[in-house]
Amino acid sequence: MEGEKGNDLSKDTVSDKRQDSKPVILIAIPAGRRNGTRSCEGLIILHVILSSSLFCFVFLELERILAKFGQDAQKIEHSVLIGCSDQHEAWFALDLALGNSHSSGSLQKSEMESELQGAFIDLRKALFQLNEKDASLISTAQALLRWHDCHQFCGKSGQPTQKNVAGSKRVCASSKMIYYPQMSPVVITLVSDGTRCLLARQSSFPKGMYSALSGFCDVGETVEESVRREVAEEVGLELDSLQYSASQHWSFPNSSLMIACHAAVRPGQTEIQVNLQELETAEWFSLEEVAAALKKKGPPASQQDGAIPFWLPPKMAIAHHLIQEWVQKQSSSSNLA
Ligand SMILES: NC(=O)C1=CN([C@@H]2O[C@H](COP(=O)(O)OP(=O)(O)OC[C@H]3O[C@@H](n4cnc5c(N)ncnc54)[C@H](OP(=O)(O)O)[C@@H]3O)[C@@H](O)[C@H]2O)C=CC1
Ligand SMILES: [Mg+2]
Repeated sequence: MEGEKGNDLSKDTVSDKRQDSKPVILIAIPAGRRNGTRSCEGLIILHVILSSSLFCFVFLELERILAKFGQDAQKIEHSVLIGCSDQHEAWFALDLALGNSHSSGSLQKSEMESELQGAFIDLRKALFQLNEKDASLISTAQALLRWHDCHQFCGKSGQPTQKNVAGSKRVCASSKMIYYPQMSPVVITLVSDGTRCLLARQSSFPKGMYSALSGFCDVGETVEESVRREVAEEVGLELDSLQYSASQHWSFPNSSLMIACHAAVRPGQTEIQVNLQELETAEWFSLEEVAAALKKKGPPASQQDGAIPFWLPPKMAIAHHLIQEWVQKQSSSSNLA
């Protein structure tokens, strides 16, 4: 359960142990002015349950928790705006800077877990269990909080930068430079030869999982140029046509804007040359194989010989959306034939 730095909320969220069947994610969020008698202008802690009900602890509750762990309520000023509720309450996220050891300035993970009767779980795993709205909220929170953490100083003057209240930018008083949160554009492409689609594995993927081809856009490139270059670089194919499908914010390992496309190669020009520096393997898969894999939920159990059958990224990933779209298109055109 160690985060990358071992002491922040960028990787972990809290899952509730109180009801085994209903894991709960915890992030720390400040609310804007609330209607009614329980008005608060500071932080709330938001519990997101898998059934997508929200439970909020108001400002005083978070202040009490921070105080209990020897933290100043001033910490609340580090929170960032991540969205608002249907009732127009502003939602902010706060990095609790959790630590495992007794170091000053960090809250203790295990003590926090017992105080809140929850347990920290890996954010990537949590995202795949949540509904789309809650997953997007947490993904935004993590990306923004990490961006602020990595932009504490001005690249020009070397002086500290200051966050604005919402957390939408940081400013250097010395150089007057303004820094805005950034995303890297990434193209993800499902290549088809008309009857099959091309899926690949990076060595870092979980065992047996295949996905569409992906890659960061280079400075100066259009999306179309990036797609053609990435496909040529990774599998040596020249594309005949391509079509935009959808996009997604992806917070791993850093904030990316995933731009998903379908692409086609000319019939007969299907021989692939896998770039082994980028990919472990790439293969053409038939409609039947892909449709069967889409029906499986999560990684399949390993076979008797220890091999793991081929499986696809989970629903939350835009790769899943692309593959599903391709299966639907292929199925409807084969029904028409
Ligand atoms: N949501 C989804 O369904 C999917 C999301 N993804 C995401 O897409 C992203 C890109 O995919 P991937 O195929 O690995 O990309 P690439 O094929 O571009 O390969 C990654 C390499 O590109 C270089 N690179 C260039 N620009 C950047 C940048 N801005 N940030 C980081 N590395 C950069 C790095 O090389 P060097 O180390 O030499 O500097 C890095 O190792 C990943 O973050 C991945 O998580 C991928 C597939 C599915
Ligand atoms: Mg790639």
